[in-house]
Amino acid sequence: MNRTLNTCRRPFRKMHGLGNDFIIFDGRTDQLDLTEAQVRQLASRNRGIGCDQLITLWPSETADVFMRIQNADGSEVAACGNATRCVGDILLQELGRDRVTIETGAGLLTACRDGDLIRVDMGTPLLDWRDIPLAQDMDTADLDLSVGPLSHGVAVNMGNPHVVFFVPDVAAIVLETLGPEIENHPLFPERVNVSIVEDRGDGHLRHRVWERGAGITEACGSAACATVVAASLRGLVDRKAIIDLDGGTLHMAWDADNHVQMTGAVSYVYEGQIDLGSLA
Ligand SMILES: N[C@@H](CCC[C@H](N)C(=O)O)C(=O)O
Repeated sequence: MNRTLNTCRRPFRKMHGLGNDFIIFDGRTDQLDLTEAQVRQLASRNRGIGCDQLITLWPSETADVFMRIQNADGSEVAACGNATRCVGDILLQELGRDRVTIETGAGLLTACRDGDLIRVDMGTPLLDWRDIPLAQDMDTADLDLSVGPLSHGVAVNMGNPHVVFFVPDVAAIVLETLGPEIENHPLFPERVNVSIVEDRGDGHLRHRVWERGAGITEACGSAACATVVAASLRGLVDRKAIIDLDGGTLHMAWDADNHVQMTGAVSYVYEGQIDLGSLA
């Protein structure tokens, strides 16, 4: 692999999955290892390019690519469902195959086409309190936690930690203040992504999300995975759901092999170049 200093012009793609937006760098040939400070600057919508997550593609020994995921606050995370669909689409085009594999910190994921949409096998949900992780032994299907109007949450780990609260009306919840309070609650030692979900019947769930390390986003794929699991455990859906997020719709299935399948759109925004040497 060529070793290239982070002081050169680097091409990037701007993409989004239902409005959850990404800067994607290809570091497969020319190594790229962005620091937290560099990510924060690039992700800033005032000082940089702007994104919810920054994705760097690296070579993988076990898959078609390794996908490194960094939140807008610079923190590194193991899972990002919407970015997995975007990277899946890049690889499906590039390799001309009908199935590609993507290694993440959460494990090996697969992506394929489903008509105009991309389907990703997001793997197995973890439900033990130690795996979320929670700070103490607790029933993850009915958390002993109340914050304002939110209570009886369901905790699910999809490679990253999620808590899902079912509410009568998502529009009545002030996620801007409750989201950060729950994200940083001592019950969640690694912080948590916060979903609020309204059951609209017929398998439709209206979903809004506060993402760990990024704040309110228009969609969060791994949160949609956690939501179909949580709604199934509550008996609201039968392991399938149509999840309506602020940015669009995801079709979810928690299959018989205990894997969560997520299907949805990806969008290319533009391609650009950035001089990484110009970053503070
Ligand atoms: N937008 C992502 C999730 C990104 C990571 C998350 N904020 C975390 O910190 O775990 C998705 O589509 O899943």
